[in-house]
Amino acid sequence: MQTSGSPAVQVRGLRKRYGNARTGFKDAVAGLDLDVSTGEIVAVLGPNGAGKTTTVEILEGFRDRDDGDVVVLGEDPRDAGRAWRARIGVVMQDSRDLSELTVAEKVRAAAASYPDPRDPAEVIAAVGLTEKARARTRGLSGGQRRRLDVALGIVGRPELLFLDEPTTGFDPQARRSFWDLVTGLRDDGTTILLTTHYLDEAAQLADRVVVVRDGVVVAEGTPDALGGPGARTPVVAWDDDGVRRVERTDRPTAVVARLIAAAGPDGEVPGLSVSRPTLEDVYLSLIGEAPINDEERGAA
Ligand SMILES: Nc1ncnc2c1ncn2[C@@H]1O[C@H](COP(=O)(O)OP(=O)(O)OP(=O)(O)O)[C@@H](O)[C@H]1O
Repeated sequence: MQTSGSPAVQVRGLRKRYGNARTGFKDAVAGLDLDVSTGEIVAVLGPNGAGKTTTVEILEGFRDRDDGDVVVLGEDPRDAGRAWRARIGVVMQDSRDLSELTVAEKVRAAAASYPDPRDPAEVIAAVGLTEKARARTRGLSGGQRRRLDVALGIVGRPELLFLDEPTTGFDPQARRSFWDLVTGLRDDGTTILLTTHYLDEAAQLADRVVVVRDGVVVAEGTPDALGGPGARTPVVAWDDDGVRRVERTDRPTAVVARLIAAAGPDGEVPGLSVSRPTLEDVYLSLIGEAPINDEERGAA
């Protein structure tokens, strides 16, 4: 077990290119640096095709790389053996499990292959599958199968857990229970590297968020600080003779007071709103997409 604060993952200059001379080449990962400290939850965000899964699969030892230095739990995944693999847990993006085995049989079989596994029944309960423990896995719903994937990923008591879009297909209640589970794992000392498209999930779980675009990291920080100090500056918006006006300001009260003073006799400012950009707004501007309510966010 590594001590808190030491690096669990260290990546420098990672490169991965797909394709060939006939079909053309694609730099899926194009010089990516990443650090994850022991005990941390890091969320990797990025649009489809940004290179997240490729990066994670290289860190898991499932994919070759073209260049760069990668150290995961003190070893290069390319050369690491069974003992190293027993220290990591993996929940991959695609569940391909269509087995005749029951949930309990699958989890027990997985537990048997680790030196210090968690109790299978407790793990099944933790992912909310107790009622399905005797069901064949091929009959599970998509969300239930995903929960089984999570059970299989954590039953070996991993020091480092990779979760690639773990809550895809979960209903809102299952997602909340999953967040509690992940927070509990972190409290037990598990380091977690998570990829997700859900900004609320990243805001809820992550100590640090890393944004990847076109195979490189374009921003990183705590969920509250991502994008730099100006990224969360409040926005005052109002209608001025049918024209939408926006002002980004650290003193929204003063702006509103000015607008009220300049308003008509009833003191009403048409269409007035004051808002603070969310993590989603900051993320969208970092990846070069206009925030959803761009008009209101103005110069974001
Ligand atoms: N096996 C492969 N062969 C060829 N190209 C691939 C392969 N796997 C991924 N790619 C390409 O590499 C790029 C990065 O893909 P990757 O799956 O790593 O992105 P991602 O950020 O995980 O995307 P998503 O959010 O959609 O899961 C994409 O352009 C993808 O089409």
